[in-house]
Amino acid sequence: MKVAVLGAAGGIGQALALLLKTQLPAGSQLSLYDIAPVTPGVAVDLSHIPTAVKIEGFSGEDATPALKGADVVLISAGVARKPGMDRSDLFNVNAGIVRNLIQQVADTCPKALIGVITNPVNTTVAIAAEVLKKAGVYDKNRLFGVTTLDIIRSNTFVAELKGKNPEELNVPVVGGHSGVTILPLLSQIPGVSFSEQEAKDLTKRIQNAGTEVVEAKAGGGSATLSMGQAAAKFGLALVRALQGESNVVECAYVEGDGEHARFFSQPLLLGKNGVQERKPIGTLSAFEQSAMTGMLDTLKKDIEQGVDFVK
Ligand SMILES: NC(=O)C1=CN([C@@H]2O[C@H](COP(=O)(O)OP(=O)(O)OC[C@H]3O[C@@H](n4cnc5c(N)ncnc54)[C@H](O)[C@@H]3O)[C@@H](O)[C@H]2O)C=CC1
Ligand SMILES: O=C([O-])CC(=O)C(=O)O
Repeated sequence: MKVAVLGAAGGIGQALALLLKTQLPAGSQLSLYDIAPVTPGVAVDLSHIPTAVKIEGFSGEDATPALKGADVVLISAGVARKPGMDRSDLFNVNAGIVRNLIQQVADTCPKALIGVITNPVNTTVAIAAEVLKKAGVYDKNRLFGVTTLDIIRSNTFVAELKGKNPEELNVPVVGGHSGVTILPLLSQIPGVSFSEQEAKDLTKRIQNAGTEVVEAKAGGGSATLSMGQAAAKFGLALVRALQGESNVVECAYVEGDGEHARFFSQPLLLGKNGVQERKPIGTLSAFEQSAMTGMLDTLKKDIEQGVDFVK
């Protein structure tokens, strides 16, 4: 099993690489790539950790050596937010970076499962899909926008509010990954209930959690360590599914049947070919239903922007 991390010298990339070096199954290969010249050194640093995971690092313009034979590709290359910016403000720089890297994935490891972390995820996943389509290798079951951070934040915040063990919670979060498009389904948590006000306030906190970190870091970037953890959780789930483990279910932003929007985050049963089954999002509360209706225009515009970029 080979996992490639693109953007591996960055805040997320280094945290993710550390977690993968210590948690990938024995015998796996971990391949790091970033334009930053430090990247081979990051790999040498991690290589001294005594696990049976072989690690290599590559830098420069060409990601091909890192991508050769990759089964899973996780992409966090790009710029991060500063206070006062929206995720959509990252489009100008990150759209081109994602287009370029996905083109290299299409050329080198077209069958890999791809997890896009780079923001704005609502749009960069649409860019990735269109680039893969143009290259004739698009499989909607193999391309994911990584929204796992929204789930782990929801688990943490719900546990804090309700005195639960966060590790026993698994809050489904559907929609997209920015502002109003992030919709935690708080009504579906077994054994936990919320007043209308609690549900409203908590939903808002989850939607603004990225901004909470951006402001706290005061110009020093956005979430990197919690995102490293989230990306590792998602990447390891892909690996487990590829290895034939059953009942691997994670939420992610994928192309579905278009019932709500062309791309939509929902619970997915993962298998050897990526998405094995798109699970229904279940019954929504009146509040969630109205939040869902309210988000769709924004989400569809975000997607359209990505499609237009590649046209
Ligand atoms: N999906 C999600 O939930 C989250 C997404 N993000 C996004 O992840 C991205 C990365 O964030 P950080 O790691 O904090 O940023 P960072 O600035 O620490 O790292 C980004 C890395 O990308 C590299 N890079 C830039 N252009 C590249 C290229 N063309 N090819 C290869 N590498 C390139 C840089 O050299 C740098 O090492 C941002 O777009 C951020 O908004 C951040 C948090 C959560
Ligand atoms: O908010 C940001 O810019 C980074 C991000 O996506 C998150 O933390 O959820």
